[in-house]
Amino acid sequence: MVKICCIGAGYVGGPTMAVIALKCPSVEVVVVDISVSRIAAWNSEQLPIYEPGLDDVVKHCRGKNLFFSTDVEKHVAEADIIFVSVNTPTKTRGLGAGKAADLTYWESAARMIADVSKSDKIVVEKSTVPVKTAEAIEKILTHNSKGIKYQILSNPEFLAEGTAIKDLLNPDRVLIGGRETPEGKKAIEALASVYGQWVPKDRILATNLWSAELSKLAANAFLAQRISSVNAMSALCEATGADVSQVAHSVGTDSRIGPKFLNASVGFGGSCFQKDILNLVYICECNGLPEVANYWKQVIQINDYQKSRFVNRVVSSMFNTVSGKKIAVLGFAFKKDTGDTRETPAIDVCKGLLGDNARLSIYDPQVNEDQIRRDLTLKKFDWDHPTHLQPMSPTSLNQVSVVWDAYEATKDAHGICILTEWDEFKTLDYERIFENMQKPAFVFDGRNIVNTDKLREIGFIVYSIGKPLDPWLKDMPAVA
Ligand SMILES: NC(=O)c1ccc[n+]([C@@H]2O[C@H](COP(=O)([O-])OP(=O)(O)OC[C@H]3O[C@@H](n4cnc5c(N)ncnc54)[C@H](O)[C@@H]3O)[C@@H](O)[C@H]2O)c1
Ligand SMILES: O=c1ccn([C@@H]2O[C@H](COP(=O)(O)OP(=O)(O)O[C@H]3O[C@H](CO)[C@@H](O)[C@H](O)[C@H]3O)[C@@H](O)[C@H]2O)c(=O)[nH]1
Repeated sequence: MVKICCIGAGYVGGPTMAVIALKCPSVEVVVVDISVSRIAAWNSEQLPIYEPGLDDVVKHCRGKNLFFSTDVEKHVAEADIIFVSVNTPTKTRGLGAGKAADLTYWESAARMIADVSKSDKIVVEKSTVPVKTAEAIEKILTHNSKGIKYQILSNPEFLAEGTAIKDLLNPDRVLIGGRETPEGKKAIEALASVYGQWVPKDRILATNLWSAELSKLAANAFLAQRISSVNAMSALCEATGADVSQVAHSVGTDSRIGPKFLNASVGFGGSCFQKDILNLVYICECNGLPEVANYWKQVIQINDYQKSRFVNRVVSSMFNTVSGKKIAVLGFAFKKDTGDTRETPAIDVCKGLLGDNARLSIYDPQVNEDQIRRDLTLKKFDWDHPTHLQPMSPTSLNQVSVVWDAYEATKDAHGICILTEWDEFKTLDYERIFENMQKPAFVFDGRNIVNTDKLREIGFIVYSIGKPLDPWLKDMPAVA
């Protein structure tokens, strides 16, 4: 029986290994982690992450050919194929701080593999890493090899949160990079035969190691660039009276461009886009390509601009001050159908409003109070470390309350900011909400999900990203 061990039981390791176990009943899959609480949660009824369909897959396989354990060394020693799916945060200090990937967790996993291995291994990079990381790992492993042979493969993950199970069951492609030697090709084949149990052959792409590593960063950069492009257009739409949804639709019907990832928003969030682009920027700089680095940096700059532009709109619309005013924040997750808040635009928007002394009442159907308070007090990039290594006891935020109902959040509020596109926000009883708010009552829709005309009929002053402006807002330019 082939034995797979995955180091890192997070958003990638957990779902990916669960699907491999589901589709390959003859493979034993063990997911290991240094976080005791995470592993306990994977072994409980309440899984540590919310992902549609994940519960069913885990319950189907757990205890049969899928196991979660903190006994990292034992399972690594026993495995034939080891996936490494640990955190690769942005460095916060030293060389490359604020840009480069911090490979501390990666390196410690690699050293541990070298320490405990007694048989030949295929080591698979699942984490998103800088180009040429495989070479560094190879060096660590071979310099400590005790005669054991290692093949390193790059197999980046393209799943998106909220659709992880769907993406894993039916991926656009599975990318496997390896050495172009007979041993390297054999290792690629071994991993391809695992995915081949359910992924059509023509969707399994084999490349060299560096192409696979770079393709992951490139794919995220291209996706994020589309969002920044449409968000840049949204500012111009507001200035000219064009409607960003109409522009995006017209542009996206060109088959060379395509319709996906053209939704204007308050900004992209999530654990990957910003981190991976910063990483790409740093690699370009290290390779003497400042022009290329600056090109990609601009994608992040527009994203930051979009978030601060939104805050400025809120403040300027409300007579240039939100001091002491109650603002309801609907949605905190970085997108719908996930409880994940990593790099969510809600953090920057809330911090911006708190900076202007607003009182916030926050509601998200999947994010709890503790998480929101941590997010609003953690330092930039600190979130991307194993939970038990993050700073404890965040300072209290008196101006923030977290409630479990949109009606409670909006009661007596002066304005509403919609920051996540949860379906339930589309069907709220906005007449009831309007009745219970201070007047004039404002809605700032950062996701373009509400029916602007209907809300205006009710009496709201409505701002929707990239849409023709309410006459009220036209007279109040949002200058930083
Ligand atoms: N989240 C996504 O949607 C996504 C998608 C594609 C790629 N990625 C990449 O995959 C990697 C993992 O991301 P994630 O979202 O799953 O992170 P995560 O923080 O959810 O999970 C990482 C896990 O690794 C564990 N860990 C860290 N060091 C360890 C060690 N030495 N031994 C054992 N366990 C260790 C942590 O405790 C944590 O549970 C990152 O490189 C990320 O960029 C993420
Ligand atoms: O038209 C769009 C599409 C997305 N977003 C926002 O962009 C962010 C990222 O969304 P999405 O890409 O759907 O989620 P992620 O889970 O971050 O997935 C991305 O990042 C992963 C980690 O690398 C990759 O594996 C995926 O392929 C890639 O889509 C979210 O805040 C979305 O709200 C927009 O604002 N407009």
